[in-house]
Amino acid sequence: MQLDIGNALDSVATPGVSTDALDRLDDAVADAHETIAAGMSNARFGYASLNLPETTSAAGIERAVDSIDADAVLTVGIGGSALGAKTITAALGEANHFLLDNVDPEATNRLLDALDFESTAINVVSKSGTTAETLANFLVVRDAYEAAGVDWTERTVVTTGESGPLAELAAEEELPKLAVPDGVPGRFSALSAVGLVAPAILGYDIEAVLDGGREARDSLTESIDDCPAYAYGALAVALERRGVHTNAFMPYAEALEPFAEWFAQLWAESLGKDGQGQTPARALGATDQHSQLQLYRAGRHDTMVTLVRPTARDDREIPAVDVEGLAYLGDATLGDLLDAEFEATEASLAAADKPSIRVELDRVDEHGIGDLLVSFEAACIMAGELMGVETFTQPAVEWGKNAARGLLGGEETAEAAAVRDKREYRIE
Ligand SMILES: O=P(O)(O)OC[C@H]1O[C@H](O)[C@H](O)[C@@H](O)[C@@H]1O
Repeated sequence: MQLDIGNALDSVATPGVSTDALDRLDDAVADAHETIAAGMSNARFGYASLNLPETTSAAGIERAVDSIDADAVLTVGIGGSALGAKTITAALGEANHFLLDNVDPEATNRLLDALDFESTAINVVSKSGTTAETLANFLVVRDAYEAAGVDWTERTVVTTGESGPLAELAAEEELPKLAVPDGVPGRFSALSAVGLVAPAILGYDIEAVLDGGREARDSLTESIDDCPAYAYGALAVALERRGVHTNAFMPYAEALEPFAEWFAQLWAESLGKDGQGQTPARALGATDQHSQLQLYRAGRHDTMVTLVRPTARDDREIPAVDVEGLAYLGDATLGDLLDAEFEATEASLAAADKPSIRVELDRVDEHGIGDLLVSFEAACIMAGELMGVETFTQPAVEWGKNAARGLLGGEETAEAAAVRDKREYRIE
């Protein structure tokens, strides 16, 4: 991953970061790097995530899914237990990866009505093994396979912790079971079985994904001058301190649209703490140039735009046409047009004094997505260190989980009581 932070400097943007501030930031980054490196070598909770490119065995995952013969995969999980797999397969252009990462009955009915169960493997993922949405969806899916006379036990892989209800279900049915690695929070687990089972079943080179992750991990050095991942995290924090509370993440590649979704969870759940944290906004280039860009250029000076693009991609010529006003398209490809739009958007933000950061990867492929995932995890961990927050916990999310469980199960939790105490002021 490469970075260009020129348009986040105070000579371009308001707010922006001065070169003096960058020097001061560099000292803080060096200290934080020491903490991160020590955390990695002691495999401390959270920091162990950055070791996954080394500790995950691609061969082990491939062995576990070897008996499964499928053309499609249905992943049942939510949050960090779904978005890694979705991000990786989308980056690889896979159309046959389906997800149940919500409990909307209408969407579930539609998806299950359309699936060919015979050729679809079930990939159930839950670190805790207790998440209501995932367990409910798994029970629904099993039931649908049974109703169609298809043996789900022959095509199901479970990834979960040592114990818990999902581990028990897997043991009861003797399903292949992979572990969520120790010390790795869900949103940092893409480069483990959590994110790699689906692409492995679909026949992708998951070792190459890990390879990309290794490259990112090896590029973590103590100075932002030669570490793009840390530079991104540090710049985002410096901008947030100067009032940049929104981070609009805008890849110029459809295959990276789910990456923006994955980034949103990573950034929000890791850094939204103690009254701090940037709000991640999801955008797609060039499509959202024709909608959200109005706000990012002409709205408040509280947003940075992260512009992401591959520097190489497959391309397609735009056919020439003999119509005045369209001649300029004639010599171009769709890729040329997308690149021109990328650069035009970047310049248009700078002309409006709005900060942006350019992120480039060589190509959206196995290696590229592995690199991006680990680079942004490292960026997030660096940001968390600089902000002084507990990057690897999510107490605010747990509150809602407890409330829902209390309401459904009739348990008397404080959270469920708070839901019942809701103040009403209806307007009909
Ligand atoms: O993997 P699970 O235990 O099922 O958890 C799935 C998701 O649930 C929670 O809401 C957490 O906040 C997420 O970080 C997690 O990824």
